[in-house]
Amino acid sequence: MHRLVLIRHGQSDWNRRNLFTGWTDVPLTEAGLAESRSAAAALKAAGFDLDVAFTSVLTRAIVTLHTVLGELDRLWLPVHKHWRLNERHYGALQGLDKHRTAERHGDAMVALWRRSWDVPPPPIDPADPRSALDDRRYAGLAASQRPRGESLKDTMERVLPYWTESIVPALRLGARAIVAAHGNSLRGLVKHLDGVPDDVIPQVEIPTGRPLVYELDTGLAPLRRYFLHPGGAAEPAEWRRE
Ligand SMILES: O=C(O)[C@@H](CO)OP(=O)(O)O
Repeated sequence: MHRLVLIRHGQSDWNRRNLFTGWTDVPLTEAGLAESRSAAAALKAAGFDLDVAFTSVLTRAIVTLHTVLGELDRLWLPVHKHWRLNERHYGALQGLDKHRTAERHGDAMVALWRRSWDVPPPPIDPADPRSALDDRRYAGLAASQRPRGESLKDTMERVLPYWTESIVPALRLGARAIVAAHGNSLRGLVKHLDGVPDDVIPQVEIPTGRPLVYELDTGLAPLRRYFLHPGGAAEPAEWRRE
């Protein structure tokens, strides 16, 4: 059996301020740091150990991961960072207030932008500083890899090559892996792992700073999935039509 821990970063400053974030690099709040420490306590209480870690190139995921590894006395583990694990690029919505955007465009439109399978947000001009695309960390990306605004489908399509080429080989070697990433890059991975139907994926929500554990068979098909609570209690994770 293979074991994989997915963790969405703890609360960020823009989660707290209810702003569309995407590729904007924002810090964790004190509450987000506390969530990260609680996630480590949950892993410790449930007797987890880890061999390798993967994260995005966004500070909120990296700091969450380092906090977890620090609490577990595992800061020495190999950590692999890749832009493909980044949050979905939120296009021209980045930096806007979610509530005000809903007042302007309607709740239904905003729900589609936020949770639908294949409706992308309005595109952003790559020259707009809000796009974050001129950041040095993205200098190696080809023009075709620079998103102007991604749907969940687009996000999943760019996460999957990294999953297949980097995370799967580590799991196959028997490594116990943790992936620290984001609400939507993780929703994409969950959709892939569990074959979640397109019309069910809008209901999948991954809370900040709570480990989501997958137990996978030798072919990497999920046997069990559960959220770990502080104290080590497991809550089955179920994705279904409401
Ligand atoms: O703003 C974002 O980048 C994401 C994650 O916080 O928000 P949403 O819940 O709208 O996908």
